[in-house]
Amino acid sequence: MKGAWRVSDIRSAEAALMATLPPGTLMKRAAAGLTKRVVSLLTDRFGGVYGRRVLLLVGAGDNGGDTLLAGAALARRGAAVSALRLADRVHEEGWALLLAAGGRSVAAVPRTVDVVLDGIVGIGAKGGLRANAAAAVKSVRQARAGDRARPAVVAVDVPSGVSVDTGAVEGDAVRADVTVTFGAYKPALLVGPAAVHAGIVELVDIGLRPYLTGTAALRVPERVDVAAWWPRTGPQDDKYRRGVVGLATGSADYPGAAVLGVAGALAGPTGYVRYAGSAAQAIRDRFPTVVCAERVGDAGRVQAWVCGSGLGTDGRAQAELRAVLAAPVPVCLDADALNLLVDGSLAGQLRDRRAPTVVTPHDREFARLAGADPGPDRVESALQLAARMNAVVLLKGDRTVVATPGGFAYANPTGSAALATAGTGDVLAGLLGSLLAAGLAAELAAMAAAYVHGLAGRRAAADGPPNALHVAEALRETLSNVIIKS
Ligand SMILES: NC(=O)C1=CN([C@@H]2O[C@H](COP(=O)(O)OP(=O)(O)OC[C@H]3O[C@@H](n4cnc5c(N)ncnc54)[C@H](OP(=O)(O)O)[C@@H]3O)[C@@H](O)[C@H]2O)[C@@H](O)CC1
Ligand SMILES: Nc1ncnc2c1ncn2[C@@H]1O[C@H](COP(=O)(O)OP(=O)(O)O)[C@@H](O)[C@H]1O
Repeated sequence: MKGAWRVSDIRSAEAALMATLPPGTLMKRAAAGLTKRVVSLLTDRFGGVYGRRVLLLVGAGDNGGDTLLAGAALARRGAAVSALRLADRVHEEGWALLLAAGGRSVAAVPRTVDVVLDGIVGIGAKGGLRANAAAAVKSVRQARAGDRARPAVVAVDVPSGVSVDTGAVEGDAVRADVTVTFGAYKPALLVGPAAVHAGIVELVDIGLRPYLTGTAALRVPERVDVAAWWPRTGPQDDKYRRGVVGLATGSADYPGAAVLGVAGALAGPTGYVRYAGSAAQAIRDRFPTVVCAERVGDAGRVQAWVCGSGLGTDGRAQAELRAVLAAPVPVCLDADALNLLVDGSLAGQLRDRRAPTVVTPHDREFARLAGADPGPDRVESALQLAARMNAVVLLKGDRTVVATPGGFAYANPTGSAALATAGTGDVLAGLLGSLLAAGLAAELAAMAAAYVHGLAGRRAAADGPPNALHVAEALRETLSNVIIKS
């Protein structure tokens, strides 16, 4: 699992590590990692470094220093390196090294440039890009490389212009193809709109990890984590032991939401799926293995409930939600179940629950529940709502965030815009419910479901624009690749 750390934690770790090393060591390590990545990029795209045009965008701080040191190393390998100073003062030693290696100072972005190194600002950034930096970034977008395509942009540590601790992007910011980051991931590389600006993120180990003593601000699971969490079937299992998931979803008006949720649940690890609601006939027709009832109270025992998608908000829906909340098992609340929570009449019942609750709002549902939009700091907003509701919050989006009442946050790296189509949230809720019923801890169930759902969206999109049923159908193959073959 990747952990992302706040700037203050990185600064403390850096100070502790630097105290053990000769001055300048960390910058040399950072620059060496950066140089290596730029060399491989130039070699892959142009066949080598010699004669390639490299532009350095150089700001006032150590981020500019890293960039100048890497530029000097590239110049020594025969690259034509030019540097555009965007501050009155720049890292003096780095500047001298660059000039000594044959690099030159330029007053504007050249028209032809193969690779741009963004060393305007790193973790010391305050606010958005300043006017001269923003103008340079704009000119870079108009430049062309030797092969007439766009120059490659490599961000040094973080793309300049993003908010490092939150992932917000308020104004103009560098759009990188690759970000070479030092010592630790930063939240902006993994969450929020900034993550898109970062492109492919590569971490250079500079020896910082043992000195990072606080809690990671954010964790990002990898495939091996999800594979390890996923409940497996053993020889002692039967259909009940694998867990029974119940869905109280859909209605006469919205039977489709029930169908999609059940399709998601059937792809999960449980051995048995029950359905309770007025879309029972639609479920029986489509899924002969699902056992149906009209009401939650008549459905029989389950190890987790999913409630809300397409349920409606009438008296019957409210009674069903109350029955679900009263069950001493984990529940996943989505869509109309969230709308039913907004007036606060169920707040007490929700807070008093002993078994875990997961809520899965998109931004508009979040705004109704929390009283305000998630805003630029999606992780902090999700954490606050999780604490207030005593529930795991899965805040949907391009990088879905999962936050726990205990203050842990995760971001899902597999999101795909292909999922921005009606009903995919219902599929997600069903899958998540199945993981809860199989006994996975609520936050891991939420993360694992989002991870696999994102991959299924990508898989489904490979055959053409998918709808939610395609995403549900893609879950099985995705699980076979990710979970079973791992
Ligand atoms: N931490 C580590 O472990 C390691 C860190 N390393 C590297 O150091 C970097 C951090 O360096 P840093 O502290 O010097 O800050 P940095 O990001 O260069 O910017 C500060 C300068 O920028 C300016 N400035 C501020 N805001 C601005 C804006 N919006 N737009 C434009 N300019 C703005 C501000 O100038 P002023 O406001 O004074 O004009 C200030 O002088 C880090 O990201 C990594 O690359 C590695 O070498 C080794 C290990
Ligand atoms: N632009 C996007 N990029 C990636 N994922 C997205 C995007 N837009 C929506 N999604 C995902 O699609 C799903 C939509 O869920 P939701 O809004 O509840 O849909 P519905 O209620 O129609 O089922 C969520 O998993 C969300 O994270």
